[in-house]
Amino acid sequence: MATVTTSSSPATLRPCKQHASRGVVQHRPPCPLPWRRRRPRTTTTRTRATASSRGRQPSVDVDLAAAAGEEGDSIRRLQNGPDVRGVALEGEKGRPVDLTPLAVEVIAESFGEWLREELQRPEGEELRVSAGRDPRLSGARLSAALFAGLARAGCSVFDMGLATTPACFMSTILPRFNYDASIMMTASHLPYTRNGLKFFTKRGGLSPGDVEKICDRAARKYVARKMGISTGGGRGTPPVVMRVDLMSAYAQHLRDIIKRRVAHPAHYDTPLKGFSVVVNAGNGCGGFFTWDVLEKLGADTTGSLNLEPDGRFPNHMPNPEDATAMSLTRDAVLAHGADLGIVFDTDVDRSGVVDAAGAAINGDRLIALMSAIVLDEHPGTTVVTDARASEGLTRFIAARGGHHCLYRVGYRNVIDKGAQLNDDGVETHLMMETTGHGALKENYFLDDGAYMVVKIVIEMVRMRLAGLEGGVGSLIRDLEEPAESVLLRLNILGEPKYAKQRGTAAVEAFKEYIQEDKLSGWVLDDCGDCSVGEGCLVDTNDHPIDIDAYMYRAKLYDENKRSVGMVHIRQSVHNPNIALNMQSYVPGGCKSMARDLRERFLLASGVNEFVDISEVEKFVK
Ligand SMILES: O=P(O)(O)OC[C@H]1O[C@H](O)[C@H](O)[C@@H](O)[C@@H]1O
Repeated sequence: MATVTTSSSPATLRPCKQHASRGVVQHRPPCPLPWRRRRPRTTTTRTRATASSRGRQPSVDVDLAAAAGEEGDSIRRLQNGPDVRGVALEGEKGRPVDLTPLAVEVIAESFGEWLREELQRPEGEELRVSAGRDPRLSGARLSAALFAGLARAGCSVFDMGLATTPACFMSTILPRFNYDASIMMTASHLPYTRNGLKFFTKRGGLSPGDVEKICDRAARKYVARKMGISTGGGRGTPPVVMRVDLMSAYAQHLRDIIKRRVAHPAHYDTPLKGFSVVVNAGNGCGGFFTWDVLEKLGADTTGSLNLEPDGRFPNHMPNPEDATAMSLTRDAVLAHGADLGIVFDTDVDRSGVVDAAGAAINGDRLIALMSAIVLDEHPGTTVVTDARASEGLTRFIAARGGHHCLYRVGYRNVIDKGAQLNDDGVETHLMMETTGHGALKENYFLDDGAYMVVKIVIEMVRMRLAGLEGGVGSLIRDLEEPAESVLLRLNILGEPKYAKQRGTAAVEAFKEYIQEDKLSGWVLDDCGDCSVGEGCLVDTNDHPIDIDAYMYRAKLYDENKRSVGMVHIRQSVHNPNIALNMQSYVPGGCKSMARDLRERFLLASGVNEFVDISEVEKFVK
C-alpha cells in the first residue's frame, strides 16, 4: 500500500514501482549491504613518522592496519550516523569511557584534514573552524582536546563557548563570522555521562559517509598515537584559540526574522508585546531564547523554567519527547495563563510546544502543526517524515493538499530525502522526524529547534492580528491520532561489538517472516518512490541514499481484513537494542500485535535467543 498521499497533483511523486501481493513484496535487485559498501578495514596503510616526531623517534614504517584491530574499531564505533557519540564520564554500568580526550583530538584533527581536502585549500592556507558546546561536565576537558586536534590540522580555532547546534551551523553563514566549518560538542538528550560531536560546513551537516571517513582516519591516528608515532600535522605548538560571542549575533538574527515576518503595524520592534510565553530549557543551551529573543521582542516569560545551564540535568532530560519535560511545561503554561510553552532539547536542534490550553504538541502533532503552517505558505508541498508517523498525519497533510513521504528514521535520512526530492524537482519544504528534529528548505535544510519555534511564534502573532481565536493549537484540531501508541525496547544480548550484526539479523528475520508468509495478516508497507527492500524504504530512484540502519514498517489486518495497527521495527541508533514502535487504531490493538509478534515471530524464529524479549513479555501480560 502506498503511503504517499497524492490528493491534488499526483504527478509530483513517482508511483510505487513495487506492489505487495499476499503480504509479499517483490524485490528489486538487492542494493549492497552496508558492510559491503564499506572500505575494507584490513587494508594495509603505511604511515611514516612525521617530521615532528623524528627528533624523538626513529623514522619507522608502521603497519597500522595490523595494529588497528580492536583499538581502531573503538574509534570507529563512536560514529552514530552523522554524529560522533560516546561515553565521556564514568557512571554507566557496563559502559566504559570511550570518548576520551585522545579520541576527540584525533577525530578533530581528522576532521580538519578532511575539510582541507574538501575545500581544496593548500597546506598553510588558513582554515577557520568554530566550536560550541553544551553544558555537560566533560565539555571543558574534551574541548581542550578538540582545539588541540584542530590546531594540529592547521585550523584557526574560534571558541564560542556555550552555544546551540543550529547556532554553530549559522556561524558558517552569518557575515561577521563566516567560518569555514563548525563543530558542536553535545550528546543531545542522552545521559550526562555521554558526549559527542556534530560537524558542519557551509553546506550543512556532514553525511554519515563523511563522518565514517573521518572516524576511519582518526582510528589510524589513534593507533599510531598510542604507539607513540605522530601522524598528520603534528605541529607540536599549543593551539591559538580565539573566544568569540556568537550567541548574541545569532539571537539578533532570530529576532530580526520575527520582526520582519510579523511586521507588526503598531509596534514593529516589539511584536510579542501582550504575549506570555513559557520556556523550559531543561538546563541545556536553550535559555538564551528567553532573555535574548522573546523578552527583547516584548514577551512576558514569567514562569519559564530550567533556564540555567547545568551539565548534570538535575530536573529532567532536556527533550521534547520527555513526559516530565512536557508535563512541567504544561503546568507552567496553565499556572501563568501563557499563550505558548516551548520545550527545547539540550542543544536546541529539537523542540516541542504546549498550546494555551495545556496540550502537548510534540511528535506527530508538531509535524502536523508545522505542516499546516508550511502548506499555507507553499500549497501542495511534500512533507518528509520518518516512517513512525501515523496514518492520521498522512491524512492531515493530504487534507491540506500536501504530500506525505515516509522515510527512514534518523534526522539525516529524513533531511537528505527532502533534499533529494527537491533535486529531483519535487518541491519539498518541510522535513521532520517524530523526535522533533525539523528542517525547512527556507532555513538551509538544517534541523533547527529554534527556527521551528520562530515559525510557530510568528504564526501565533499573525493569528491574533487576524482576529483568529484558539491559538496555534487550533490548527491541528482535526489531526486523527491512533487509539494507542507504544514503544518497546528489546535489548540485544551478548558482546556489544556484535550488537549491530545481531540487530540486523533480527530485523531482517522479521521482514523474511512476512515475505515467506509465516506471519499471515502482516503486510510490509512501502511509500512513494521508496519501497521495502533491503533495509526498509529503499529508494527506487537512480541515486539511492545509503542505508545506515535496518528497519521495516508493517501493518496487521484481522481476519475480516480490518486494519488493526502497524509496527515499526529497527535497531536503535545509540544503544544495543531494537526499538519496536506500535500504533493501533483499536483499543487493545497494541497488546494483540505484541502477542502475535511474540508467539509467531520472536519465539518461533529463535530471535529470542539473542534478543531479550522481556519487555514484550511484560507488556502482553
Ligand atoms: O535509536 P534511538 O536510540 O531511538 O535514537 C534515534 C534518534 O537518535 C538521535 O537522537 C537522532 O538524532 C534521531 O534522528 C534519531 O531518531
